[in-house]
Amino acid sequence: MGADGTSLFTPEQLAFCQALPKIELHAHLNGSIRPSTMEELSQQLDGAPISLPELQRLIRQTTMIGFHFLPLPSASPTLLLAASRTLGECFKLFDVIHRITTTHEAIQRITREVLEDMAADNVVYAELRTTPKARPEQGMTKESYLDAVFRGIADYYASSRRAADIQVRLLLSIDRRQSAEEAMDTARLAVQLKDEGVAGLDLSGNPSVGQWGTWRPALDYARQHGLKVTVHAGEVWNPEETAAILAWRPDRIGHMCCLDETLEKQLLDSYIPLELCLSSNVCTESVPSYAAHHFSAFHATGHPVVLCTDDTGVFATSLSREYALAAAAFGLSNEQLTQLALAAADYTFLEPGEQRALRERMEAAVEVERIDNSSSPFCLFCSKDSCS
Ligand SMILES: CNc1ncnc2c1ncn2[C@@H]1O[C@H](COP(=O)(O)O)[C@@H](O)[C@H]1O
Repeated sequence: MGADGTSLFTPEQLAFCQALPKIELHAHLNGSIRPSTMEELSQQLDGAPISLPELQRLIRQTTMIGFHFLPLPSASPTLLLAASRTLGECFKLFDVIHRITTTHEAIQRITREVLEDMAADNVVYAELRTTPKARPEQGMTKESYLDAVFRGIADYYASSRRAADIQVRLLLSIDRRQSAEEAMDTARLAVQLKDEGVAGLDLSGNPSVGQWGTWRPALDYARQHGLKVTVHAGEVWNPEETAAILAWRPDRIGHMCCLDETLEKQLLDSYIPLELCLSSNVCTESVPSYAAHHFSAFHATGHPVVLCTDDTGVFATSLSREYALAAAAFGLSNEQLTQLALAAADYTFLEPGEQRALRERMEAAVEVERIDNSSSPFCLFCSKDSCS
C-alpha cells in the first residue's frame, strides 16, 4: 500500500464512488476539519489561550500520532496519521484540534467548509454531529456554539451554487467525559432545537472513559421527546457496556468492532443499523485490517449497514474513498455499491416521507449517471462491458 493509501483501490473504483450520490451519517464536525484550516488556525493563535509554540509543542508530543503533510496527486496537502497509533493517541489529537477551534468564527468556518467538502464529494444528505461546548473565556456557551454551527450552515447555503444538492441535519454529541448534568443540558438543548434541524443525540468520545449509566437518563429524555439516538459502542472491548447499549436499543449504533459471538447474535437479532467507518477503525487499530473489517460479515447477512467517514480531517479520507475501500477490500460490484448508498436513506433520522423523497432523489441521480454513461463500452453502474 502507498503511504496515501490510494493503491488500496483502483482509480476507476474511486471515480465510480465519487459519481455515486451518497449519504453521510457519522461525521464529527471538529474531526472533519480541513488540515489546511487546522494549520492556518494554529498560526493565528498568538494572544489566544494557546500560543503557537505551545501548539507546536503539543503537536510534537503527539508525534506518535504523527502529522505528515503529504502532497496527494489530486488534492491539497493532506494530513495523514502515521502508520501506528492507538485510539487513545487519537483522542489526544482531538484535544489539540479543540484548542485551535475555540472561537465562534472558527466553528462557523469549519462547518461551512465541511459542507463544501461533502457537496464536492457528492454527498446529498448529511447528519453532522458535534459536541456543543461552553468556553466562558471566549464568551461561548453551548447555545452560542450551536448558533455558530447554524451560521456556518447558512453561509454554505448562501455561497454554494450546489446548495440544493445537500440536505443537512445536526446531531448533538455527548462526550463520555461529561457528567450526567452536562449530558442532560445537551439533551435539553437538542429537544429545544428539534425544529431547527437537530434530528438526534449521539454518545461519543474516548470509549475507555466513563460509564454508560451516567448518560443514559439524558438519552432517555431525548428519546421521550421524540429525538432519535445513536451511540458509539464496541469501539473497544467492553462486553458489559455493549450488551447494556444493545438492550437499550439505540436507533443506530456506531463502530461495534469488538464483539463476541453472543453480542454479535444480539446485534443481528436487533436489526439496529450500523454506522461503519473503515479508515477510522483500521487507523486506530480497532480492527486489524480492511479485509478483516466486520463490514463484510454484517453486509453479507443483509444487516443494515452504512459506510461513513467518522473524521475526514483526522483520517485523511472522504466518503467516496470509504466506498472505494469497501469495493476493493470486499469485492463489491458497482451495483452493490449503488444499493448500499441508496439503502442509507432508510437509516437516516428523517421522517418516513422525507426518507422516501431522499431515496427517490438519489435514484433519479443514479439514473442520470446511467444514461450519461450508457454510450460508454464499460458501464459504470453494472460492472459489465455494456448494460441493457
Ligand atoms: C475515532 N473514533 C471516535 N470515537 C469516539 N468519539 C469520537 C471519534 N471520533 C471523534 N469523536 C468525538 O468527536 C469529537 C470531535 O468532534 P466535535 O468536537 O464533537 O465536533 C471528539 O472529541 C470525540 O468526542
